[in-house]
Amino acid sequence: MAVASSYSDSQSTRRIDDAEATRISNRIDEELRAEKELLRRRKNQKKDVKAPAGGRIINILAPFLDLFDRSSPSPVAGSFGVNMCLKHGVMLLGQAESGKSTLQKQFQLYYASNQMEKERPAWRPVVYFNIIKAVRMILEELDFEFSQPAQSRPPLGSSSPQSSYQAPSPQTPDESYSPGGAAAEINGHRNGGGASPVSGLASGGVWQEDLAQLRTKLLPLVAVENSLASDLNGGVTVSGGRAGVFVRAGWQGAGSSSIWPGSSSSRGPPVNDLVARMLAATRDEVDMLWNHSSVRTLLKYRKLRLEESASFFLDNIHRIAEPDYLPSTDDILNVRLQTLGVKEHSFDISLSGTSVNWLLYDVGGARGQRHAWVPYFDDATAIIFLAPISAFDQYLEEDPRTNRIDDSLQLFTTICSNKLLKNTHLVLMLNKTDLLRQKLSAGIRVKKYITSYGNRPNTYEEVSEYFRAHFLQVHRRNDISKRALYAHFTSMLDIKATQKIIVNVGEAIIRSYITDAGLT
Ligand SMILES: Nc1nc2c(ncn2[C@@H]2O[C@H](COP(=O)(O)OP(=O)(O)OP(=O)(O)O)[C@@H](O)[C@H]2O)c(=O)[nH]1
Ligand SMILES: [Mg+2]
Repeated sequence: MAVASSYSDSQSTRRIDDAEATRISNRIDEELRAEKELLRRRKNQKKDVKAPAGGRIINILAPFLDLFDRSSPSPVAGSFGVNMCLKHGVMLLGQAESGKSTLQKQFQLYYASNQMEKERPAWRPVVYFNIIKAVRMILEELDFEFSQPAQSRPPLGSSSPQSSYQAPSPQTPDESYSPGGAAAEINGHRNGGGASPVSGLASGGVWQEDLAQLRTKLLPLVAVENSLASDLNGGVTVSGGRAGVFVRAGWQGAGSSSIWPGSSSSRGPPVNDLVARMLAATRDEVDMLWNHSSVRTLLKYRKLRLEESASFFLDNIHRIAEPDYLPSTDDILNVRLQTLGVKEHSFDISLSGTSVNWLLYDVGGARGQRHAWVPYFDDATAIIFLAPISAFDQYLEEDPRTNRIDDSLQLFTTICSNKLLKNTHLVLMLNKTDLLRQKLSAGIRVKKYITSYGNRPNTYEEVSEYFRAHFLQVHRRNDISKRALYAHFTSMLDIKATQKIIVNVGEAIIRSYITDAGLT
């Protein structure tokens, strides 16, 4: 797939990307060899099943005899006379922000909703963190815009900025996209340079009066971002990217009261209460900033690029700033919390009276995180690969020259051709279809970013099918064991639709076992 040359001079970038893909693939092979012995031992431990009583070990496939054929009970199951638990490792793979952790939350919601209930209060500071980060990014962008040398055109006025503002040149529709009022990219790299329709904001370091007042009131809130992140992160701050802080996944696993030792509050550490009070005190200012016409202008012309869920949280600022705020399920699904490393989640699923233990491995998807996946490959019985097909106009945060769809295709190639994964079942989720629809209906043209798309119609049906065909082709050409590929279009924020898919995928994977074992 050819990506547009605005960010990547396609030939040279392609060579760099190919070299990178080969390097990653070689490193994976190397690590595999080195860890083979260790993996074999882990495999024996994990893929076998321990009977709860008696301590004897049986093979994972044996109980499937019993699972789908109640007329002839498994002799193995019968001999134990207890409910057995099958272990089943599912890895969620894909680039950063593809929706892996959101899918994990959907699994949790479906199979362990009580667990999610318990964790609900612990999401509160993360929601705060998402809001404060968005406010900080808005102020930073305004700071940047206002620091530009004053133009001949007057800056936006405070009372009716848009009336005094004229865009200097007609914009193509895709330069003025903003989903749900917010821009759609986390990368934070500013759009190009030179003359822009928002250059009217430039004022040689002088802020508009009303925005300056808002900033003064909001700076104390922004100042607690790092300590909040540090608290969430157990005191560890990992720097990188425009955001400056990342938060380790798994913080919520032990239940909110034990996350922060010494804190008796079920809502988290003391800083959390402080942040809640600060947010309550500044909610009007946050709202005014978010709805300020200058901010809207920056969003419209994509000079300001926030995280995808920022608009959701900022639109809900008054609800979230309530003193007794408890995150809703939608809030939890919308939260952005980058995963570092690999986080294991365990769900017990009952199928025809037999308990199946799904071990879900949720991994960090950024390039610097991918080496950590390797030790888990040998434990995986299925891979769910997530590719956000709305990302055709976005670039990797860790490599701004690489188009995100291109990266997904490369990564999928590596996964399909990886020897250690040759026996795993493969499920592809073409995710973020809701955002894809929004972008296309806002007039963003695929051709501008993916030149090979050419003059095909810019409709959801055509575009989604085009991307699907590319992923299927990658699979056809590279799949090491010619496995079946289950492909789904998904929108991870849609609870009903996603849960249907979760059930279908689970059943399909288990059926495949039966077929593989010649049990049908
Ligand atoms: N609109 C929309 N947003 C989504 C969808 N799936 C995930 N998101 C949002 O995208 C953001 C990133 O999702 P995550 O699940 O954290 O991504 P990830 O793949 O786990 O990312 P890493 O942990 O960095 O590898 C979150 O704010 C989610 O709410 C989707 O289908 N539609
Ligand atoms: Mg994640």
